[in-house]
Amino acid sequence: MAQINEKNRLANTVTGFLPGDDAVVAFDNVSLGYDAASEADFILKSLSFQLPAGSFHFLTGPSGAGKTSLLKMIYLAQAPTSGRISLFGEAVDNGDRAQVARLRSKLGIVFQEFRLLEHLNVFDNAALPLFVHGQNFRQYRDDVTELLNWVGLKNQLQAMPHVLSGGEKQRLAIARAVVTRPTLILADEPTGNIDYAMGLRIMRLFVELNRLGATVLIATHDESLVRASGMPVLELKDGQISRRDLNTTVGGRL
Ligand SMILES: Nc1ncnc2c1ncn2[C@@H]1O[C@H](COP(=O)(O)OP(=O)(O)OP(=O)(O)O)[C@@H](O)[C@H]1O
Repeated sequence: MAQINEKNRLANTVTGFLPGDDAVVAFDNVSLGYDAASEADFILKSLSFQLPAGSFHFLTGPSGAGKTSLLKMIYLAQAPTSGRISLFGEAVDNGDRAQVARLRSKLGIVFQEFRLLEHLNVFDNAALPLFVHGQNFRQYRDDVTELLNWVGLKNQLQAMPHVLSGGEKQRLAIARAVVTRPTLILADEPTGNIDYAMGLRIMRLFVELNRLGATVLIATHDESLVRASGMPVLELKDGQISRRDLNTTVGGRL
């Protein structure tokens, strides 16, 4: 089995993931198996890769390939079965609650299932992370309003989540995830409920945040948006990760 691990590790290395000091995310020989699965049945097998600071990647792969599982490990909701993960240059210990909380405060996460607070209106849902960070209404009013305008929710600032459509909820979840200008943005199918034009607009928001310095990783099935962006792709398949570079793809750039 050690030989298999070494083979996977080399395969990942040759796909272009070279170690660097500026890695925001670094996986070193990371495997994940649920429910005491035997090593052959692991979802993710001996992954070694890095996301350099300021990079932008899509994460693709067939349904069940492990995209959400990989994101969960990065946002520290799931410990790997073996291997080591570093975030912002720090080796992660999932049992260290203080470290987990500190590292998570640098992340902006768009969850597949939105996780909005039903008793707060649109504005307050989006502003919540800033409120929790101790900012007051005067400080964040304009920023939050502008962001909600960008995601097309400026006429629904007072609306409660239960009256929003699926796409509107998703856009609100995106606004809330990026409102603190996080260092690392992770998004799980952020355009799954959104039409193509709004999807492009949302992708432009991620690209703009990336230009401002955020490292971005977006799991998606939406090949047309991936192609339109021209950004590099990490593909999960059969427990392995590989890189697809779309820089030469014909098509629009966001
Ligand atoms: N908590 C869990 N316990 C057991 N198995 C799980 C758990 N979470 C995910 N799985 C399994 O792990 C595999 C990968 O799931 P995951 O959700 O990471 O894939 P995905 O690539 O995000 O899929 P999709 O594109 O359909 O969202 C699936 O077979 C899933 O059933």
